[in-house]
Amino acid sequence: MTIIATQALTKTYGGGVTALADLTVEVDAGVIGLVGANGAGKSTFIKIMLGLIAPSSGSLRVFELDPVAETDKVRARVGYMPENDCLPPDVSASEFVTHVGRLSGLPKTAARERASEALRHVGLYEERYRQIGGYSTGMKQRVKLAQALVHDPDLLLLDEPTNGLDPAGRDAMLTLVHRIGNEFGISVVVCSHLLGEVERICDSLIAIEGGHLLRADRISSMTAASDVLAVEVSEGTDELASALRTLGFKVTPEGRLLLVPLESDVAYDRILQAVADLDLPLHRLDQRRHRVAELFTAKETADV
Ligand SMILES: Nc1ncnc2c1ncn2[C@@H]1O[C@H](COP(=O)(O)OP(=O)(O)OP(=O)(O)O)[C@@H](O)[C@H]1O
Repeated sequence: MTIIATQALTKTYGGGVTALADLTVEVDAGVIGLVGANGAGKSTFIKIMLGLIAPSSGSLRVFELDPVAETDKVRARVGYMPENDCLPPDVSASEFVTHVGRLSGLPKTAARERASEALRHVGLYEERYRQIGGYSTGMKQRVKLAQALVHDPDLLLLDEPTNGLDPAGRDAMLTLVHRIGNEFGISVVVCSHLLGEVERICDSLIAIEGGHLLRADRISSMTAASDVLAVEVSEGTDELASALRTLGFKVTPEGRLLLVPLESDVAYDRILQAVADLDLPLHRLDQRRHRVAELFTAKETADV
């Protein structure tokens, strides 16, 4: 089921910065990573989905709704966890999340119950009556997640949810996001400049670079088998490389591996035969998988 669809979506800010350029994409339900380096246009995309800013041209629909014309309907179905710290320090998590529930239109008792439930889901149930000002960064991030969940949305938009967290905190947050997406059946868009993080927990990725769409696809398709064979023999690597070159293969050594492009249907059998002819102990022979990082240019990969 398509939950987000854009058509030539473009956003130009005053001053002439084009944050999103002609972006056309359809996104299915699931846990979706929105990745790109700092300044790629991720937050702009999220703000348009929430109806906080309007596109300069093109269109965007969330659950077939227009966030500009049908803002309330969109916000009723979407939860938002902003990137920056935005929590009042002098109220408890319970009070704050209840308040957000009330803002979403929940009656008093229901808001209190839903707040407790959301705080339990994020692992803050025991601590919910403490003032937020005394919380660690990881706990504050989880309060932001709980307030996004309180009105029982169908879609969560998380802007850099692991920001400011140490490695253990990052792991815990990613596990939580993955669990929310998979156990609660809520779709999640996780916005991050850290490709490795989102790759771990997402079903699909939208990769953007300088406001342009690089690719939107399921992770499994992005990491499909490539047409390069990795061959490893326990000994005689150089001997095998020259034998394969004599047979006309382009061989690239990489550590203990030889990488050989599979340019024809018979290439695989010929490589195997070459190993057998030299009587070398074959350790590994498998087709390389594409890596998601290949999407980005060398400069961009250094940033993500
Ligand atoms: N209100 C604004 N006015 C002018 N330019 C803006 C505004 N907001 C964002 N930009 C610019 O638009 C581009 C995209 O910004 P955006 O915040 O969407 O990127 P991002 O991928 O979310 O980056 P980050 O991870 O740093 O938040 C950047 O060049 C940014 O400087």
